[in-house]
Amino acid sequence: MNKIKISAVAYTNTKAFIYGLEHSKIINKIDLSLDIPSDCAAKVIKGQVDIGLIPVAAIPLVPNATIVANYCIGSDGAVNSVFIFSSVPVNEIKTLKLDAHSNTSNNLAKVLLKFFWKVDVQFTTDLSAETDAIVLIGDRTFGKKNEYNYAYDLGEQWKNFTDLPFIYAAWVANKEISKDFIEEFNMALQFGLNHRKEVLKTLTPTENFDLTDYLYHKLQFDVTEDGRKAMDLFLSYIGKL
Ligand SMILES: C=C(O[C@@H]1C=C(C(=O)O)C=C[C@H]1O)C(=O)O
Repeated sequence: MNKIKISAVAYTNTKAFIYGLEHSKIINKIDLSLDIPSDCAAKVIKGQVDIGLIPVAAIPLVPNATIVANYCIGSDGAVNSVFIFSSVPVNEIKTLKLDAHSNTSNNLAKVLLKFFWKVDVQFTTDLSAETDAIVLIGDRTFGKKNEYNYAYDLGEQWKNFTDLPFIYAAWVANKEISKDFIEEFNMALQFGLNHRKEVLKTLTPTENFDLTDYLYHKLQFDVTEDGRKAMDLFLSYIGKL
């Protein structure tokens, strides 16, 4: 049988999912690669893999995109790993460097700056550019909040803006996947979430960052009705950028 190719995010936010896949029989039916989020998206878009945990901002670019799991990377308010770090207050930001790992959070920053904070900002992807602020996501943000004058948690700010939770990444397929596989896949992901205690034991403690709080409270893993509503709203704002 051909294995289903899967690309998942290589960050701590996905460790419980990986644990679940690796501790279930489904591991024998899949080819699993761990990538930065923007590469997960590129692999699903190009058809190099069948399923990916991809940034929701990239979903419109995936041919025949279907969300195949009831689980995601989301938050209801602060997420503690998606930030605008800035040297000036948000209303004074003139230039901002985007994060090359990200699709969703770069767009979330743009949406919030334009429609919530209503500031006109120039964006760059040039790594050597000196800017007032940067977008940074994932493990590279852990414990870094105090290193900047201002840290805006984008999950928290989205909630202030819309009163909705937010979904950063979802499991998306680019082709039809059998019902049986989807069922087994969901069970493996749920198994991982149920074993977050074990997952935490495998993680290296990070200074100034509460991994337990992150995996149990900040991250929300269920695709809820409000989460879907937020996803649609977010994609419609991207269309208006
Ligand atoms: C919460 C996070 O969600 C992520 C943010 C993504 C993005 O900005 O494109 C993509 C996948 C997720 O890993 C995070 O990485 O900190």
